[in-house]
Amino acid sequence: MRSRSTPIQLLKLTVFVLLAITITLASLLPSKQSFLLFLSHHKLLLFSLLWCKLVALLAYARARPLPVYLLDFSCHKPGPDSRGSYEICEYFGRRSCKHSAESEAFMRAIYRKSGLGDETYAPPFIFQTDYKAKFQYAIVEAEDGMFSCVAHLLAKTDVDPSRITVLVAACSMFSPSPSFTSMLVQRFKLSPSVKTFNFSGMGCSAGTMSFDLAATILRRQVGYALIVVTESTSLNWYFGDNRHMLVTNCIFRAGTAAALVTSDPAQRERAKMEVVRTLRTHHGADDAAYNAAIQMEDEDGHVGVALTKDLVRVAGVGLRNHISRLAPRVLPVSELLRYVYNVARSFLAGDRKAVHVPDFTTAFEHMCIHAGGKAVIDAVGRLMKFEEEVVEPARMCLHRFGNTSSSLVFYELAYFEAKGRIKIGDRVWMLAFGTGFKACSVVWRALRDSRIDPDNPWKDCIHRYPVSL
Ligand SMILES: CC(C)(COP(=O)(O)OP(=O)(O)OC[C@H]1O[C@@H](n2cnc3c(N)ncnc32)[C@H](O)[C@@H]1OP(=O)(O)O)[C@@H](O)C(=O)NCCC(=O)NCCSC(=O)CC(=O)O
Repeated sequence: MRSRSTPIQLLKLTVFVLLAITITLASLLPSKQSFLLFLSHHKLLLFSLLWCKLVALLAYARARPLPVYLLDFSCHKPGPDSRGSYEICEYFGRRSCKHSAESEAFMRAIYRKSGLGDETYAPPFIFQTDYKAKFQYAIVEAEDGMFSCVAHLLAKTDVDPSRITVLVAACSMFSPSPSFTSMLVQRFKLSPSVKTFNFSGMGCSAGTMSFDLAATILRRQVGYALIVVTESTSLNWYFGDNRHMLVTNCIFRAGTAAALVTSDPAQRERAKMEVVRTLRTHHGADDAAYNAAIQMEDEDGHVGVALTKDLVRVAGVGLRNHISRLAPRVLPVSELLRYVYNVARSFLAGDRKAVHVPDFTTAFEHMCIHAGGKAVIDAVGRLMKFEEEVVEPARMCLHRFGNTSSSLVFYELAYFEAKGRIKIGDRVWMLAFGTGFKACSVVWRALRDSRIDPDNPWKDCIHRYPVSL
């Protein structure tokens, strides 16, 4: 902050001094001519002030935040032999003999109501015969996803790995040593000067948060940031009978995405979108929010991620708080005025309970809403008063890929691209929630019309979507 605020303060100071001197002299001296005469007699003062202003202007121009672009992204699509259909998951549950008959019935019921289709992807250990979630399977799951989508991304952007200055890797539930960033540096032979950041335990908002971090760094210096977002379902499959943890087994699935963002102005022509703004809010000070989704041991010592029934309410409260901060920064003035007018009218009519929500479709043409579960999508749609078509991509993503955690918003962006819906100038809102409880937004502006890339994960099924649920 310091490097940016100093030139701005200097600039303000010189402008203020110049203005003050001009006003004082103009009021003291009898005429315009005598004012000009005075200036011509005090050239040194005039030039030194103008010089200060010029220096401050130059320093400000240098410190001004750089635009940050999304050059491209890639989503991993596992092979057909990784398909995690209901039948496969149920068969796996039975073979493992780790769940009671009631738990099996519960999982069946949840699965049927979950909004997941039959084509999501399961982690590799599900297809083994020893029924054990081993470390090596978690590594295979991570490597498969990360290496394949980074390779696709580098190939399609034609960016040499040596140009990458920042690497952010995010995986909430698995944090091996050496870290994911080290695995990526090793595999793609990244430069020794690359700055690496490894997010773990940050939940499903880690993907959007990675953009926030990368953009914060790139706004200050020209560079390239590689963002890799994955989740480890292998070591987090729950083998017990706690219902809150069984829900996790039913909705989380394998998925990974990678994105390349840059502040290199030469890449603007090729870039897909530009970052308009990012916003992170953390609601963990509240006990209910903190405990809504939490990794823990059950009474028999089995570790799992418990999703409480309170999570949907917590997400609603968090979202309300989040949008109250986002709204003034993104909504058009007309919508803000309309919102203030409606609130004031209800207040004056004595209706204190009326809930007004600004119309965010006036700020964004497309929304990638974290599809954390059917009930989460329902809650966001209800709270934001969205038409069904606004939440359609989230529902379709949940149906096709399941909850892949923080990479979900990328799969959703790929859905928009596959449908060719994004046009140049359109604004896209990525909104994700994560354990903690956190909410994170990234607002983009499209720099070109979208098209379906050869590695788009929807490529061979988009004609079937949207499906009716
Ligand atoms: C689980 C659901 C698909 C169930 O669908 P429905 O709501 O239509 O079904 P329902 O209400 O009839 O519930 C069916 C049965 O499941 C039980 N049930 C529902 N949710 C439960 C939960 N979290 N824990 C324990 N039991 C639960 C109900 O009591 C009921 O039991 P009975 O029949 O005995 O009465 C849905 O509620 C849902 O999508 N929930 C949100 C999932 C979630 O938390 N996603 C966020 C993931 S975290 C995330 O994305 C962020 C991150 O990780 O960082």
